[in-house]
Amino acid sequence: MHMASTQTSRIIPCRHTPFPPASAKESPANGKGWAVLRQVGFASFYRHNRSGKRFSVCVRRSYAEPNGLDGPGFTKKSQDGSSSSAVEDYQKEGLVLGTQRHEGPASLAGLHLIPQSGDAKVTDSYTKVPSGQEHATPDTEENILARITFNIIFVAAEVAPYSKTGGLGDVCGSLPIALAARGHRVMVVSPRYLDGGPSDKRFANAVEVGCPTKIYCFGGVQEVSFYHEYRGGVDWVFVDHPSYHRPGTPYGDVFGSFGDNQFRFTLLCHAACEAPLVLPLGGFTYGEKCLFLANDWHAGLVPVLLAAKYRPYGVYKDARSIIVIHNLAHQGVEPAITYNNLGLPPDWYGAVGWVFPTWARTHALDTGEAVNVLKGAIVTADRILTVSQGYSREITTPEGGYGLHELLSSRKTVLNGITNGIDVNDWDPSSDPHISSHYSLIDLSGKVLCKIALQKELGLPVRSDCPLIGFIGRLDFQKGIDMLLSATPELLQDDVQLVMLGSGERQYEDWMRHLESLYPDKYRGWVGFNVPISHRITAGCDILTMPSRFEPCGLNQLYAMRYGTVPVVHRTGGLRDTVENYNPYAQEGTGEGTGH
Ligand SMILES: Nc1ncnc2c1ncn2[C@@H]1O[C@H](COP(=O)(O)OP(=O)(O)O[C@H]2O[C@H](CO)[C@@H](O)[C@H](O)[C@H]2O)[C@@H](O)[C@H]1O
Repeated sequence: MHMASTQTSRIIPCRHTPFPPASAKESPANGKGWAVLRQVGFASFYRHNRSGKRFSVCVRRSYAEPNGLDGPGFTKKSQDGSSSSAVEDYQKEGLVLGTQRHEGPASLAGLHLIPQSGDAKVTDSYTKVPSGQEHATPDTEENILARITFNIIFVAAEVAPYSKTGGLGDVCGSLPIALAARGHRVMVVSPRYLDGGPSDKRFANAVEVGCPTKIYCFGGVQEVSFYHEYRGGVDWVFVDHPSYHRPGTPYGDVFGSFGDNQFRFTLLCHAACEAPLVLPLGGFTYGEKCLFLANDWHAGLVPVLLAAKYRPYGVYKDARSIIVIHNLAHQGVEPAITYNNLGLPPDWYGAVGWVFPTWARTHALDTGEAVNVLKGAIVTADRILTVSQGYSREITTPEGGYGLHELLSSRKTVLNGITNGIDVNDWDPSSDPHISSHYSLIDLSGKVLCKIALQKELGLPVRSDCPLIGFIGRLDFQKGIDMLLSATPELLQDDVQLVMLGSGERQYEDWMRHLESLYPDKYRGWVGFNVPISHRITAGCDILTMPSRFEPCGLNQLYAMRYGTVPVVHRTGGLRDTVENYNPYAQEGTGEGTGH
């Protein structure tokens, strides 16, 4: 009884701008100000809110069908065989999830979980204000967004400043704080990495919550515990397990990737699904009405678990999930036989099962069958998000889709991109503690002092007139590092200096050391991961180069633009979206643009 009534109450109100889309047709059948907008996958209906604006409401069929919604008209059959409009029934039974949309078919700006009873039903959530104050604030988009709050659960393999190897850590360390400042209740779940060294201090303020939790996977039972720190308005939750205690990065060490990463991140995902249910943070659990933001494949099992392990038993029925793709090149692929390790029901193999194309198989008897965690997330998440709009388009092409382009194309209606932001406090040339002189974009005089200080620190000739070019990043095929290294001898024919900071593939680290020995007066290759140096390079260089083969968003070009450093980038993904090519002839010859 309870299950049936909740399943039919999944209505997603969304606001489209501009109204009405050309395809909208008024439907005489539905009455009450509703009109059928679209009926593929989601059915959308128009209605009027109290202020007379038109909103659209989407009914998700997959939830509706078990209760008798049977066709494009969404007619619901009652037990006595009579039919009624599904919308009318939903109006009676209440709304659960509201979405706020920008222009375009799949651009989701927000979600709102709405009580299932009372006056909130059917009425779009944006207009719900305390009684008697209905007209206190106008329904501007800003006001509407300010009133929508969620329980948001970030799940990520790395979170700065606790753990970071690249941009994933940056985003998952700063975006939660920005969302909490907007009034959302935000929890971040990540592993508690310890290596016995000084970096363990980063977790010093996280205290054990005391909710040991059993996780059934890999043919046995594992116990994890949770540590918690409340900082910046965010609940930082760290999953503790012996497999997170070892030297190296979150993913591997000098010998390569850890062989048990599937195990370590399976644990993370199970623990992240339990955390909102069991952890009494600030006295209260987050409960079931959550919006999960699963970041990259490491968190990709979260939407699969919600669909396969929880919802069939009535848990998390009102939760929603978004898989955020920061890098499609990594998908969490393991042999098909490892499926039984994941703690999923046997009949859910199809969600994560993956078959490689013939050309990618290793021998004649190789069937190409594999388990692909990111693929599982793509087919089970409510929304798919990438970190720039350009990248969201690129991943639907054979060149950018890493084998998943057809699947992603088939999910285009729920695929979108939102360009990453940056932490403007952490990256601020007027207060950056890592740089020698502070400056602002209005007064750049401190920048030249930063350049001189950097040249001194690197042992390069101190010359303010010589262009200083920088590179910061993981030494990885993605970053076009091989192209930059092979072009370096030619580049250094000119009167320029080049400094590169990075760690990653051994061959590139050796290549950087070799170039430094060949060009001691012009080139420095800093092998390692060093955050203060990355700030000093960003401030001290004239140009920051990013020759990435593909770049889902890229953060260094954003930091560079904030520090008055000209980004010179490959026109791809987020780089293309964020760097405006300089045109010296624009604005009556004064020029326009931010980079090249
Ligand atoms: N050796 C080193 N020492 C110090 N700091 C270093 C460093 N190497 C890298 N960093 C820092 O790590 C971050 C890297 O950011 P990128 O956006 O280039 O990330 P990455 O490719 O890892 O992330 C993926 O996720 C991010 C976030 O969504 C996307 O922007 C990106 O396109 C996608 O590939 C920057 O803060 C950079 O300064």
